[in-house]
Amino acid sequence: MSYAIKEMFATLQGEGAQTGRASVFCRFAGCNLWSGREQDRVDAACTFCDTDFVGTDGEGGGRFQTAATLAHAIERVWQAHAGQSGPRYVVFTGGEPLLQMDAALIDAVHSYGFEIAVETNGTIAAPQGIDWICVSPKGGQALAQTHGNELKLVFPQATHPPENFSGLSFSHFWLQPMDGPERAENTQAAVAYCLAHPRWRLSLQTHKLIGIP
Ligand SMILES: C[S@@+](CC[C@H](N)C(=O)[O-])C[C@H]1O[C@@H](n2cnc3c(N)ncnc32)[C@H](O)[C@@H]1O
Ligand SMILES: Nc1nc2[nH]cc(C(=O)O)c2c(=O)[nH]1
Ligand code: SF4
Ligand SMILES: [Mg+2]
Repeated sequence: MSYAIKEMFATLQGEGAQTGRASVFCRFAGCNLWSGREQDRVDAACTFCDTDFVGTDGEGGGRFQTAATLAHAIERVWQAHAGQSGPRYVVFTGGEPLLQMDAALIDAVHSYGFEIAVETNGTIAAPQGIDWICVSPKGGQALAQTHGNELKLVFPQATHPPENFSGLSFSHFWLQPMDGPERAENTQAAVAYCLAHPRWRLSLQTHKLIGIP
């Protein structure tokens, strides 16, 4: 199968337990919870998305016909920044990466020595072989992926209180303040929740704070 990629770039992971880690970000086009068009946002299952994932026209984007060609492109982005240095790390995000990720891609990227992370809304079960799974539940949607490395809940979401997730099988539980016009209030509310519920920790979108992609 072919893969539709919005953009691909090197940066530091800005969120969650891998914050600060050198990464290639590979952003898939398309999502199952929003079309990506502003006029559809109010009626979407996920209404607060901070990302443009429509089309394949971003930096390093395109349509890749095979897993091998996409893996090679990821390898070239890594090489351009880190050369032969490791550990190599790629974050598949989107859009919703689990609409397109498959065994062929996972194998091809592993063959270049990458650890593979995914950022997913959790509505589609992950294929075998992903090394770091971050699930971020959205807008009352049921979870198909109920275990992983970290659960990162954008906060607050009326339909999705943290209590609904704290019993699931994850190693880290994060509250990430919802960005938008109420980011400051949402951050204070997340701080208060974490203070009262120590299983949860605060995840700031550090890349936005320092102005990197
Ligand atoms: C753009 S999403 C793409 C991956 C996947 N579709 C998902 O929702 O997890 C990447 C990360 O950004 C988070 N995110 C999206 N919009 C946000 C916002 N307005 N404020 C804070 N985090 C946000 C998501 O929850 C997710 O953890
Ligand atoms: N630096 C950086 N870290 C991120 N962590 C998750 C992101 C995403 O959009 O999936 C993201 C992103 O867009 N940039
Ligand atoms: S599920 Fe993820 S990519 Fe899709 S609209 Fe929501 S935040 Fe954006
Ligand atoms: Mg982002």
